[in-house]
Amino acid sequence: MSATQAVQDPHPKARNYGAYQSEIYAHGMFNNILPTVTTDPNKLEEQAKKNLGSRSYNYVAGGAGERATMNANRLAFRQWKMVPRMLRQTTHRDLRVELFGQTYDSPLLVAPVGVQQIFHEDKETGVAEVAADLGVPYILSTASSASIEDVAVANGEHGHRWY
Ligand SMILES: Cc1cc2nc3c(=O)[nH]c(=O)nc-3n(C[C@H](O)[C@H](O)[C@H](O)COP(=O)(O)O)c2cc1C
Repeated sequence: MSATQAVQDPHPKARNYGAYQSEIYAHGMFNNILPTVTTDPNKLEEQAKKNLGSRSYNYVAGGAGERATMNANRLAFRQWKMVPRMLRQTTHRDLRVELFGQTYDSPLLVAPVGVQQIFHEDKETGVAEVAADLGVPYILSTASSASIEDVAVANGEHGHRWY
């Protein structure tokens, strides 16, 4: 396995998260327009249930069994606290992390999830394209419903390739 591409500068399309947050607030406060996908992780499941067909929802809803890992993950995240720091420059945030000798623009990665065609006709290629657009690394499942080649194209020139 070897890395064939190393990104030195932040992704050109990496989102300015502070500006995006302000955009969400402004749309909600001034125009009563809420984001399509809720920003409240506690409401995500309910929203998914409403919008997905039962086959798609049931595929993902239970985690891998009786939700033990999901619950452990939530508990782990609850241990982290946000510390507001005042009067700091926040326009340009650098969230880059180095993993296994490669630099990634985002500390979050899209975990491998198989058979994404169950959720949407755009399947893995759609998610890989959106991930690339946001500068978030996309991990392809071996149980992909789209081919590796198609996903590589959808993930674009800034995707990291591991072979
Ligand atoms: C519906 C579903 C499908 C998944 N498919 C795969 C898969 O094909 N390959 C894989 O390695 N992990 C698969 N996973 C496991 C996810 O990648 C796993 O939830 C993730 O690694 C856990 O990350 P977390 O600890 O950040 O929650 C799947 C998980 C779910 C819920």
